[in-house]
Amino acid sequence: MLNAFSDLVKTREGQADTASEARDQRTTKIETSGLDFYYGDQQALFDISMTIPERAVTALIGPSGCGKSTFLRTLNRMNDIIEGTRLTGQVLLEGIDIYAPAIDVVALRKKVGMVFQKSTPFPKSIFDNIAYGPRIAGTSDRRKLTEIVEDSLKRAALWDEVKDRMTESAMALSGGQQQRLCIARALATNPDVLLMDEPASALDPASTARVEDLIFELKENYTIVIVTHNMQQAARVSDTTAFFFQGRLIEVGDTRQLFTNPKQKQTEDYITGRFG
Ligand SMILES: Nc1ncnc2c1ncn2[C@@H]1O[C@H](COP(=O)(O)OP(=O)(O)OP(=O)(O)O)[C@@H](O)[C@H]1O
Repeated sequence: MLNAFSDLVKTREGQADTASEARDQRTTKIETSGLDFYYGDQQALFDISMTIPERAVTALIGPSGCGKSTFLRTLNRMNDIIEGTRLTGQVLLEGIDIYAPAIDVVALRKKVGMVFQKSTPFPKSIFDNIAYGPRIAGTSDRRKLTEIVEDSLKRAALWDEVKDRMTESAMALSGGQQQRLCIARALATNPDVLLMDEPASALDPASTARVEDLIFELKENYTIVIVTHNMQQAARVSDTTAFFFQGRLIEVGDTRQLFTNPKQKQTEDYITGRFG
């Protein structure tokens, strides 16, 4: 139905088939049930129940204001820092309720890292940007930090470009490199889950392609949830897609199926460009 999806099928047919076989055996990493979310009196999410599979990419799509980012932020309690917000229902990470009183929110956000739309390097050296999280977590040994920095930059496919520039300011990197730096920074605290809020929307096509390739590689080791406005991107990188509309989850399922044979009329209208 969507051209981009046939592109995906062309370029990544083998991988997509392998991925879908693997997905059948995948375990659930995150499960939300009956999730309602409010900004003051305004309800932004209504009764969201869905599962997010481990070591796969789940894309959240839908028109502006439908609640994608709000939902994403419920997954590592990032909304807690917005005053006047309230949540009911449950978010289970590996079966544990992340909103239970006993939860250590700092530890949770280490396990469930986040990358934002606009890359946000600190005005520090490349090395210090990546070492920041591990240092806060108590690692001070220089050799250990060097190892973590190198490993994170390699995982984020940035090492070769910056290995001789570690003391230079991160602000001197290109936009695409800065975004991969932010991904490396998120990886440095050794998360299991990566939440990405439109990670490529500010990038040129070449940098977008690099970030998409990176997401594809990272899912081997990480559970990834990505918000994107770009349906072609959702079709290219994700295994599962969830379509949100006006704060409700309309449909969630296998990406290929959702884009080629949606079950709901609203999903079909959205992916065929009839609204949004
Ligand atoms: N900090 C906030 N305070 C009050 N209302 C908010 C806040 N953030 C979001 N909202 C409201 O919650 C609803 C969902 O917004 P959200 O940003 O989650 O949607 P979205 O689908 O991610 O949108 P977009 O694609 O435009 O980023 C909107 O009505 C929005 O106005």
